[in-house]
Amino acid sequence: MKRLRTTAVHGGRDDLADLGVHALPIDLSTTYPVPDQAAGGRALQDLAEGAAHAASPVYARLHNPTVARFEQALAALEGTAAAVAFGSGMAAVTAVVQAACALAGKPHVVAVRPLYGGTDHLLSSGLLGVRTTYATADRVADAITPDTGLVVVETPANPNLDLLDVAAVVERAGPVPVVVDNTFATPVLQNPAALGATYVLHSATKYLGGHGDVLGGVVACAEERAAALRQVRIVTGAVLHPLGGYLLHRGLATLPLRVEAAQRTAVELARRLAGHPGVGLVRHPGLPGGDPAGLVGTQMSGPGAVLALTTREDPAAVVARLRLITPAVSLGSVDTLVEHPAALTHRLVPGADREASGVPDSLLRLSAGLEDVEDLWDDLDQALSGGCEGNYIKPSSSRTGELVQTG
Ligand code: MET
Repeated sequence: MKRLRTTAVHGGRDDLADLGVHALPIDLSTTYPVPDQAAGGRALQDLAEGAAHAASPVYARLHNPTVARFEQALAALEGTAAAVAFGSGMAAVTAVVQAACALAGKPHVVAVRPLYGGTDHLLSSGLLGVRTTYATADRVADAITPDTGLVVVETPANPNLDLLDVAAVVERAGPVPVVVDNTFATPVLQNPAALGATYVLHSATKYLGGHGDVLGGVVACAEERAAALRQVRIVTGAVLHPLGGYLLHRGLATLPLRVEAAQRTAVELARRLAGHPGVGLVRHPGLPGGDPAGLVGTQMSGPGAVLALTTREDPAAVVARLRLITPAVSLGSVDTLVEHPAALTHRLVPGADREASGVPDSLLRLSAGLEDVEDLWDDLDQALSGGCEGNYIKPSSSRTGELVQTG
């Protein structure tokens, strides 16, 4: 078992030297010549029953070697036997619910808010034929019924950075499988499977890809669970495109470096924001009070690179004044992204439910990128200071040496 940074670079590449190639091969085939019809049929049967691979991939909806390489690498990072990739994070959530609830004949879900708004909406909508009970993390056991197929949690939570104790939730869930959305932490900071989670889910679009140019989802789990997820993926066609598999696999190599650098920036921005007169409260697990249960340093190796804040002024007005930071949903990209959850990512969650789960309408979410922290601070400071530059000497060419007062 190699260390994290080594696994990030070498995972899923064991056979490249034998193939005589250095970069990851991309297989764009939609169909594959079968040796003969009977052998092709056996391969199709194996894959349809959930096998990780077969004598022939048969058809790209059943299996793709480029995507399988990414899955192998991600599983190694999460410490699971297998992983199954999907065309988006929401496709991954859907497949987990279908496998744990529909396939198992248990149509009840227990979920802890807040969750990413899309997940919340999917679970609340009834679209997948499940009914959902929302519970606080300490009341999960009370919410479980004989037909509960799945417990859904996310830590750190999107968008307010609430943390929950995964091992404690797993214990309260008893025999019911628990899915942990690990998108914010990434395998660099947290391995929920080691804490007993059945499924570890990522919107791969975020940190795993890391450059804002690939949409995907992935679930790390035991082989038996992966087989059911593959069955669902084949039947529903929720596949990841091989070019996406390639980009996500390439992204893994720099994942530890990107997460560590962005995290350092988030820690510094959170500290400065907490003292800014234009800011109400700041949520980040690295701040005093941001981790009441003491999970950073135990469950998580670091506080992560996403933070949230409330502003004294209309949050939309503050965002509109930003010049460097990108006003966009998503997170985990090389550039710093900011968005207003009540307007965007969590728009489909009823306002009262958002408020009750610690997501006020005034909250902004910020995902630290890889820019120089001083440039990010300059941008935030001027936006939070009503468009006037803050109380600092801004060392730009147009304002060299000029002390600009807060408006
Ligand atoms: C369309 S909302 C964007 C999705 C993404 N999961 C986010 O939290 O930013």
